Formats: sequence, C-alpha cells, structure tokens
Amino acid sequence: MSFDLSLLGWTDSMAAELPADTVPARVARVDRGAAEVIAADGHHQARYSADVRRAAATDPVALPCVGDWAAIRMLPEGRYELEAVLPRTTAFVRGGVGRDSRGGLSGDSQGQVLAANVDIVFVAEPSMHSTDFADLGRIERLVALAWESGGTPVVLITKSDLFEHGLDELLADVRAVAPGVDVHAVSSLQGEGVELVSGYLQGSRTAVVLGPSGAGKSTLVNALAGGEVMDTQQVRAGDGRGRHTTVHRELITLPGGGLVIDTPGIRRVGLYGMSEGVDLVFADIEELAEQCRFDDCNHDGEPGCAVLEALESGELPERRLESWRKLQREAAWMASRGDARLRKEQQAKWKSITKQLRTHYKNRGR
Ligand SMILES: Nc1nc2c(ncn2[C@@H]2O[C@H](COP(=O)(O)OP(=O)(O)OP(=O)(O)O)[C@@H](O)[C@H]2O)c(=O)[nH]1
Ligand SMILES: [Zn+2]
Repeated sequence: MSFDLSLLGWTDSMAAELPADTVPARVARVDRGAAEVIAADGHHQARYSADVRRAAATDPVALPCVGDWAAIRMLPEGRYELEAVLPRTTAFVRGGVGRDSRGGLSGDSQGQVLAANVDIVFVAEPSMHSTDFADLGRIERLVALAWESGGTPVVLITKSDLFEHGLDELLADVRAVAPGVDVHAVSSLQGEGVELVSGYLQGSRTAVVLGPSGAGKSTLVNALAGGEVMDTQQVRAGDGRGRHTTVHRELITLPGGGLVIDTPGIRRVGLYGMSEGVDLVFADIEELAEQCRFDDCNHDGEPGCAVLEALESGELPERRLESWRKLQREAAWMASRGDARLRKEQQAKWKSITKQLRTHYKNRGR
C-alpha cells in the first residue's frame, strides 16, 4: 500500500528539516521505545534512535507522539529507525500536574506531549447533558486549552436534536464566552452540521475533539469517517491460540479528507499552565482590569475598580467573572503544586545525603 503524504498533512516546506538518507513519516501511534508510522510506502514499526532516546531522557517533551512528523531511516536488515522528530507546528502538552480519569492528580512530574501538529481543536459540549444545559465554563476552559496548544478552536454544541426551543439563544450565550471562535450546532445522529465540521478539515488538516464523556465525540468521528473506526485485530497469544482484541486507531484518516487524532490522553486533557490561554479567552476582563485605579487590583472591593463597576452596570456577567476567578485560582494552585513537588524532591535528596553521611560516620567509628 502506498500513501500520498500530502493527504496526511505533509507539506514540501518541511522537507528541509529531514536529515540525509531519511524519509518523512507521520506517527500514528506510540509504544514504549517505538512508534507506528505511516510513510509513503506504508505502515512501519520504527524504533527510536539512540539520539531520540537520549533527548527524551532529559526532556520528555522530545518523545515522539501521535501526530508528529518524523524522519525515519531504513536499516540494512530491513528494520526502521525513527531518527528525529521534525519541528512541531502545535502541541498539546500536559504540564507538571496531570489529572487522571477520576479527576485526581497523577504522578507525572514533567511535561508530556499528548498530540502534535493539530490544526483544528473541536470543543464538543452537549446542548443537554442529562438534565443540565451546556456548561459554558467548561467551554471556556477547553477553548483556552485549544489556544494554548497553538491550534484553532471551533466550538460544537453537540446533540442539538435534544434541544427543541432556544437553541439560538444557547448559541448566542456560547459565542459570548468564546469571542472570535466559530460556534456551530451539530447532531451526529441526524447528520446535522457534520458536513460543516468536515469542511474545517479540507486541505488535509488535522483535528482533535475535546469534550466531556458522553458529549458525542466518538459518534461524531464515526459520522465523519462514514463508519466505525475501531479496528479488530487478530493477535497471537503466548499459548499460540488466536484471540480477538479491539485496537482503537489513534490517527484516523477521513474519507472526505483530513485527519482526527483520538487518544485516551487527549480525551482526558484537562487544565494545565493556563496563563496564556486564559488571557485570550478573558480578553474583555483583562482589558477592564487595565483600567482599574490600582495596578495590583484584586477586583475585590478596591476603590476605582473597573471590573466591579462593569459588574454593577451589568456589562460584565457575574458568571463570567466567576469563571475567570476560578481559572486563576486553578492556575495558581497548579503553580503551587509545582513548588511543592520541588520541595519534596529536595527533601528526598537531603535525606539520602544525610543517610550516606551517617553510614560513612558509623563505619568510620568502628
Ligand atoms: N440525541 C443524540 N444523541 C447522541 C448524538 N451523538 C451521540 N449521541 C449519544 O450520546 C451517547 C454518547 O456518545 P459518544 O459518542 O459515545 O460520546 P463520547 O463523547 O465519545 O463519550 P466518551 O467516549 O465517554 O468520551 C451515545 O449514546 C450516543 O448515541 C446526537 O447527535 N444526538
Ligand atoms: Zn479591579
């Protein structure tokens, strides 16, 4: 099988980054120490070169991830090696503190790239979620995250068929919390808006779909792909008997053009190092804050506070100010977690040094 790499998003300008005797390939999936890549001549398993492994050991961000363009080299024995990760245009980086599926904190201590070279970030929020309406705060958060990745957010209000009246009002509310972002209603079940979504992917662009569980992300991707995107693979178990296992494709090429990256990590992506994204999404509040009398105004009752004045006059909705405060608190909390981790590391280091010294003196005393 051969692939036209331009359909996977390759542009000739990237060729300048390729080391000699290597060919470009897109990373479709990563395993420990190796990646499944798609090159012009087909799918290959490519082991990381010593250089790649060395770089990743000092900085996990250097590890290949889904969506990366990589330079691969064919070794004499017919195996493939992943020589280098080409410069990324965008990246979803999970920061120092990740959240696991239960909303707790996971133990990762350094950044990790969850997906790279993502052009369009669809933020999927259901119009109705059991008995609740779309969560505007969550949309704000995910839009901030999308900006932070370097991609372009597009908000999709999914399951629009569940909403009989007032959809236009809901869309207006969503547009108000996501200034400068396209907002569309989608019903994958009824096929409403699906073509519009696929339009964003023309020109072989790559997208991810963020959103809470049950938002209809899989249903949308299946609708775009025109069928189920789960692969069933025959795997030989140790006892030699075949067994069926379902392998989820992580880099999905769509028949209508474009690609979708769908991994458990990107599905769970939460809050991290938000500062820049927060500023973009809350540009209106930041602007108001600049007009406060005091530069270090906390917008908490200080005289001459432009933010509270806008709140009084109704120009600034209270809910919006609350989301802003919440995000700032979370960002500050994340930062303090970072410091706590540093302190813990230092304590551990001193503990081991003290132990060594003790052993040293004890032995000397004998
Ligand atoms: N009414 C309606 N239901 C939908 C629509 N799209 C998806 N659903 C239903 O919503 C449920 C969840 O859809 P999924 O596509 O699995 O949601 P998801 O976002 O992938 O959820 P996770 O895999 O948990 O992250 C399923 O029962 C779908 O049939 C829609 O457009 N309208
Ligand atoms: Zn103020």
